[in-house]
Amino acid sequence: MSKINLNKISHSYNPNDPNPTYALNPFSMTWEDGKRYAILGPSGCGKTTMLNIVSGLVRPSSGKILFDDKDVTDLKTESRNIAQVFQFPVIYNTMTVYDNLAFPLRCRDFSKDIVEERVNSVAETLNLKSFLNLPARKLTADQKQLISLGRGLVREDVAAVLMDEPLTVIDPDLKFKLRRNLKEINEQYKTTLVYVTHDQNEAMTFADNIIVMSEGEVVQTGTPKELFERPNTTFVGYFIGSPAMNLFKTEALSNDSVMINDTLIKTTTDLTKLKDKNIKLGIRSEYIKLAENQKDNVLAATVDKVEDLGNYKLLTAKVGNLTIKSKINREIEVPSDSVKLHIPADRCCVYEDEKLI
Ligand SMILES: Nc1ncnc2c1ncn2[C@@H]1O[C@H](COP(=O)(O)OP(=O)(O)OP(=O)(O)O)[C@@H](O)[C@H]1O
Repeated sequence: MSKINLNKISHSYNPNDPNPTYALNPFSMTWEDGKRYAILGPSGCGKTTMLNIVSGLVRPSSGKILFDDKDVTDLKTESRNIAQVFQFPVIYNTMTVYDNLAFPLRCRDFSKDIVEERVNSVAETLNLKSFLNLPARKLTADQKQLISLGRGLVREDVAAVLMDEPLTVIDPDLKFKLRRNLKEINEQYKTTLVYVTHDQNEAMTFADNIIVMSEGEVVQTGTPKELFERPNTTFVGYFIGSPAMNLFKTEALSNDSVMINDTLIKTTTDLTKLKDKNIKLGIRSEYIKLAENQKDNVLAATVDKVEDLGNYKLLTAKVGNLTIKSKINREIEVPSDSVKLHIPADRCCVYEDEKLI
């Protein structure tokens, strides 16, 4: 396992064009040894390009990649000591499941005992034990993808396991279990896992650290908690969380307060240095509750609908022309016409020109 350092990396697929476009704008970051990372963002934002730069499938237009301080920028994939798992199975159909899993170890001359021990351990974790003696071609598409995953995870000595949307072909019920298994493997073997996905739920439940991307930019890197509580752009607030963060256009009225539909909402943000008029207040629906005896920061709203979503109720209400969503404890009775909603000052995020201040 290695620490991976991406130093001033950028990439264009048409660098010689008079007006080159950049799939990745310059960024630097370090992936610590033994952690779980997710690269998250919508289609076309540059996730695969970033992963392929680390694996060596793409050479960056600028910058350096260091594995444990060793410059690998010009090394081919085979020389980088990484394992890769792609969206669709890459396996040998004519070999048995056992031989498929053993292949990466045998190529590196591991002893028979180690091969047996690792293949059995990975097969156990991925529920493949009863198929070990079958030819791989006899397995279903999602079982074949498990073999691909197993081939990626079987070696303990790799710098990192790089996975590009590895669970796409897997049944939704099994996906949840596999993400948990991947976490166990990471905790047990301290393998650095890097997981590309466009699904925020996958990223939030899998990773210690998430790299959020948009249009070739790394827009925020942080723990799931940091991204949830303090999204540093309105894009992250909107992209992460379900429902998306409530975002309201507003204006500053004092050093720390903004106006939402004629109601003054106090925040804990210092608004004295605002330069732009484009200001938004962001608040997660998880933090908005029916007001009890609070007098300040209370919005009067008209109930639009209340949906029972199993472990909570989702209230959609109107504050003037604005739509506000609040997650309410399912035991609480929600009035059907009008409600008062409390907005906690310390949960408010204020954005100037779409950036957190
Ligand atoms: N080989 C290539 N040649 C030219 N342009 C490319 C190539 N590969 C990717 N691109 C472009 O680079 C940008 C980033 O693509 P990339 O595949 O890295 O994004 P992504 O976030 O992984 O998308 P997806 O989730 O759809 O796979 C896109 O505009 C894409 O069209």
